[in-house]
Amino acid sequence: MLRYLTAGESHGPQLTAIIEGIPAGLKISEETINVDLARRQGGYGRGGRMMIEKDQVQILSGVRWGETIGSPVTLCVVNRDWVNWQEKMSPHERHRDDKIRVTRSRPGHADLPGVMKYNHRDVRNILERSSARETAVRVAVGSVAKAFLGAFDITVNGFVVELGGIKTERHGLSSDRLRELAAKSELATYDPEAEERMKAFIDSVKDAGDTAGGVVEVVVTGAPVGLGSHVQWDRKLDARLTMAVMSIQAIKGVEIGLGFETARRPGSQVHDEIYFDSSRITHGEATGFFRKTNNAGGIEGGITNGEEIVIRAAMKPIPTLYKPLSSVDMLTKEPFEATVERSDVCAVPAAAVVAESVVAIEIANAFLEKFGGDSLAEIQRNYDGYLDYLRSF
Ligand SMILES: Cc1cc2nc3c(=O)[nH]c(=O)nc-3n(C[C@H](O)[C@H](O)[C@H](O)COP(=O)(O)O)c2cc1C
Ligand SMILES: C=C(O[C@@H]1CC(C(=O)O)=C[C@@H](OP(=O)(O)O)[C@H]1O)C(=O)O
Repeated sequence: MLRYLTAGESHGPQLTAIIEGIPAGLKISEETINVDLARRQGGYGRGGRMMIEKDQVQILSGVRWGETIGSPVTLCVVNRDWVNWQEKMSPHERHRDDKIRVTRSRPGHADLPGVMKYNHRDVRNILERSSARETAVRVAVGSVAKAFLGAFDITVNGFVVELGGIKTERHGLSSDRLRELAAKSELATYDPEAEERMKAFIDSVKDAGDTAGGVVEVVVTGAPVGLGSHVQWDRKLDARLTMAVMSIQAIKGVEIGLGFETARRPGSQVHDEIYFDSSRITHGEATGFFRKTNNAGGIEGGITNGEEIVIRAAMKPIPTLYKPLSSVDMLTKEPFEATVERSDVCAVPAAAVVAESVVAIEIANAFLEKFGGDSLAEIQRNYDGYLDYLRSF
């Protein structure tokens, strides 16, 4: 089983993750993880903070000479901005300064429910942890998960599929092409021309002092039939994936395959009919069973069916905008207009990278549950045995 926790505040010294359950013998490097960190940061539409940060991971445990050794893997991403916040974010009581308390809650943030729940009189005690800065280290964890999945030829790629009313569709792109398109750091879509129009839309929203949301899509290729299970609610892979994606800051809707569209169509136009062709096995497929459509998005009954897994998520517009929104001061109860000095205008491209990461973590977890072992070699033996069995099914 794979499990992980993250810790760290947005303007604290660093973000940390401890991952448990990564088998021994997996090659990982800081350089590879840094490529994903840069993709998340480079997303078009991000604000001033990204000028300050240049995220670099440090591997602090669980890896020796480029390979995992089976013990927990600790990853850390330092906050460069920390130098400007050392006293404001200090753990020491001597630095307490009530004059710098934040008492104005921003609509659309965890600020007001957070202070009420935790009995705080300083919104900073909430906003520091609710910030999507935390996603930097989740992307680092996802990068390790992708390295693990890559050893079994499973790829996970995230894209922006809708922004400002501009939509892009996949139209049968190969997994190699998907990887190539997803690697773009500014904005990864299925269609470079749409990308330019999306960027122009982000620019126009910025000029208007407003913010934008959008839809991201994650595609998993190469996952075998049989990950997840129908037998218990918390073992259903669709449920686990949607929870992981919904946990990303500002994600407000998640769907798998046709998702909400299934509710609008008759059954004959939803369910993917089943076919069999034994020659597929001689051509290198794991099974002769196949579908001509993939409306289910690769999961039926909480179990992967061997088709590509497709998950989409809706991101709301960034809640902090230059155009002020009305709010009320927590202490004086006076109304005020929430203004901002620095914020992202649109973080949908970054969210595509984060979604890719959390999906990779869940797929890696389900894979380990089914084929689990303590070393990569042991898992490979288990997987090969399963593939042999599938071919004869
Ligand atoms: C990559 C990323 C960057 C974000 N940047 C900002 C930002 O600059 N300003 C902001 O107000 N919200 C930003 N958000 C969204 C907030 O973190 C989020 O809306 C807030 O924590 C409330 O959580 P909820 O929207 O999930 O309810 C960002 C989200 C993501 C995923
Ligand atoms: C720091 C990151 O994103 C931050 C997410 C965020 C929020 O409220 O979620 C608010 C902004 O932070 P700040 O107020 O410090 O400028 C973003 O920059 C990051 O993604 O690395």
